Amino acid sequence: MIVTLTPNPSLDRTIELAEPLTRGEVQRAVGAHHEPGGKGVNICRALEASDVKCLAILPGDSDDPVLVALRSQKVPHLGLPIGQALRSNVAITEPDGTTTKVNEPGPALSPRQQADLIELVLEKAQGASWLVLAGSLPPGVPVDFYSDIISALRARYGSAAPRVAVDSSGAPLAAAALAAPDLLKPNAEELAELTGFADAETLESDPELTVEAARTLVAGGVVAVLATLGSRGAVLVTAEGAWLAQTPPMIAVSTVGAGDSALAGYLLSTNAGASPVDCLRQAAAHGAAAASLPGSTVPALSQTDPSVVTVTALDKPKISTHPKEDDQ
Ligand SMILES: O=P(O)(O)OC[C@@]1(O)O[C@H](CO)[C@@H](O)[C@@H]1O
Repeated sequence: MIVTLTPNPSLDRTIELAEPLTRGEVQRAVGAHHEPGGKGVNICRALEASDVKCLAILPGDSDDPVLVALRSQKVPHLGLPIGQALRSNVAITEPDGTTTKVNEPGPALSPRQQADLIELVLEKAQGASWLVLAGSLPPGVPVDFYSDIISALRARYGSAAPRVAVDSSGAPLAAAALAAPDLLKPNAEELAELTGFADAETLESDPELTVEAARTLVAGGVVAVLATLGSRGAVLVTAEGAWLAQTPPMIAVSTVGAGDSALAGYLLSTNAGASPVDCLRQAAAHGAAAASLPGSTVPALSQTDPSVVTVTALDKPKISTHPKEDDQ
């Protein structure tokens, strides 16, 4: 079982344009999608689509559109009633694959609601293989929310605590990185902000530099860093090595949730006992499959093709082109 916490879930609205977005103009959409969203919600949707047991924990009343949609999609979830509507985030996709996203701040959570959410997570995480702490924090929630959960989890369950993955941004990500999580999943922008190594564009185009940046996090106690680099693929850095995964060029349909799907691919592979290289390969395959689908649609394992992913060891010679080859 994998448990995810999404403190700031959303109803994701994706609007498809058949022409480039023009600021200040009225444009007609050719398509629209609504999905229950927020990073941990997407990860659970992707895991469940592949028959991997997951529980999505989130704030939200049972009649909120996000929870209604989760129920109708049969995604196992637990909502903590907050008496307020969840946010709605908008993505606009263009024919060349460009996605523009506007996210609301979300409803504030009171200290009581925060404490209840933490208790729910600690309770449900018992016996889980992974706890994923995902997304931004809503107003009123302190930046050390995630790092406090990691400490509380380890204090409560000791060596039996689930492994913890963090997929966030800004100050909450920086605080969580100091709590020695088992996995961090930044994109280039988040890694750039977290490490101050270079700007996002430079990191995306220079995997070696991405590795150097991620290594500073591993040196600080993070067990593994899975950095997603958009169309440039993904990089995995652990104390044992660093690898780059690349997928064949494609025009994305919508990149919303592609990073979440990549993380789901990585997690389901670790659950199946795969090697780090194969976990990375599956992460890249999941990310690419998600980008080929509209809105924040998540792929099932059967919709991904890890055989087309090229994995290269960045600190050793090239090790494998196809999953069947030995990639140790
Ligand atoms: O505002 P946050 O919490 O950082 O991100 C929220 C969000 O953009 O992340 C998901 C895609 O990763 C979407 O489902 C959702 O709208």
